[in-house]
Amino acid sequence: MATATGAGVATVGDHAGAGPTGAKRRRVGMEEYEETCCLGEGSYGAVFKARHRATGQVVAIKRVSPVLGGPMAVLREAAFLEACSRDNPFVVGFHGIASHPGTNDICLVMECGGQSLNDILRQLQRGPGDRALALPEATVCSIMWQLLTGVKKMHGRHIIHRDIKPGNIVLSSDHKFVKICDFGLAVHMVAERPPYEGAGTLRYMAPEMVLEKPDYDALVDTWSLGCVMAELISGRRLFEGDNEEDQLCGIFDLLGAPDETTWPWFSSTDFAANVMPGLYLHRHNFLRMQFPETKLSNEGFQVLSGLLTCNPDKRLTAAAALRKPWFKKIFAPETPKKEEVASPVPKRRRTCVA
Ligand SMILES: Nc1ncnc2c1ncn2[C@@H]1O[C@H](COP(=O)(O)OP(=O)(O)OP(=O)(O)O)[C@@H](O)[C@H]1O
Repeated sequence: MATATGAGVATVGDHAGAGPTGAKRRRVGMEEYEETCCLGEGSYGAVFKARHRATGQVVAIKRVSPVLGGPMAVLREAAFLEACSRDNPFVVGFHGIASHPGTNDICLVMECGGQSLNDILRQLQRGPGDRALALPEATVCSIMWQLLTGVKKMHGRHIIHRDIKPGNIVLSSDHKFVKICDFGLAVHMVAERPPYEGAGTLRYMAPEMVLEKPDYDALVDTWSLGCVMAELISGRRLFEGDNEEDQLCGIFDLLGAPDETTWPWFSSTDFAANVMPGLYLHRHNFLRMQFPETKLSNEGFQVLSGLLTCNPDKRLTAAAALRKPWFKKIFAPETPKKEEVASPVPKRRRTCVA
């Protein structure tokens, strides 16, 4: 269990070893930081901006009450963040874990990003009849290249994020890059075998996860990236389901209901056998009508439709999406220089462990 020492310095006791990712966790002393403002609130706690007193380095600290999330959940998230952010400029950097003096909240210290894509999209929100782009196609292409590159690396380490959405993507502090955050629902596909439970945010959830397929895989993340891409282009959320059935109807209304040839596994589901016969669902895919050439080039649409494919066996992987001509036609953006990637904690912080 995580405990605070008299000096407010964290010890992480039994859980300080390797997590499901094999990553070792760093411990930091919370008294070294001064919290400045709240960056956002999630279901398990709040994320604060803080400044390292000695170096001035600005960080983000996710504080979770042991009552709400439990120390194991935060330690697990920390292990995934550490594993995924290593050599990955498109994931927020990991600095360490600590317990908060006084409250005993568990703290995850990480690189501080700027606004989330959700904040930016809400600022750009347009009226229902407006057909203009929310963001220029070149900007969407650059953001998607960064996200797919970050996710490809993550998947190469056998980790699925399971909650990719605009609220979990933040700008880097210099506003040049985007970075994925919130690894609270991540899973390691080798260390943790299926069956997997459904996890994440319904409106960005892949149809196989909504249908409770127990052995879903990393393709659930590329579906979510398709939803993010659609939202960046139109400024509006693509699917707005209020419950599982509603969400599936929204997906099939837009992309056409699957059949035996397009998605064989689907016909074995309870939804296909018992729910679908009572609904009117067409088979036609209307995605191009929603994203006509005035909004998105053919090359861009190839990526969007490849990510938003109901059958995961036919969906684009992150690596395959990156090979599409869209990313060659519209420049491949520069990657951050080494010094722009989150710097690790100053070495002396390691000595703060009680
Ligand atoms: N490293 C960071 N830099 C800047 N902002 C961040 C950072 N991490 C998280 N945030 C902001 O704080 C918000 C809440 O954080 P987070 O998503 O990790 O909490 P959560 O409890 O897991 O939330 P949720 O229930 O939405 O999944 C995010 O939506 C994001 O806007």
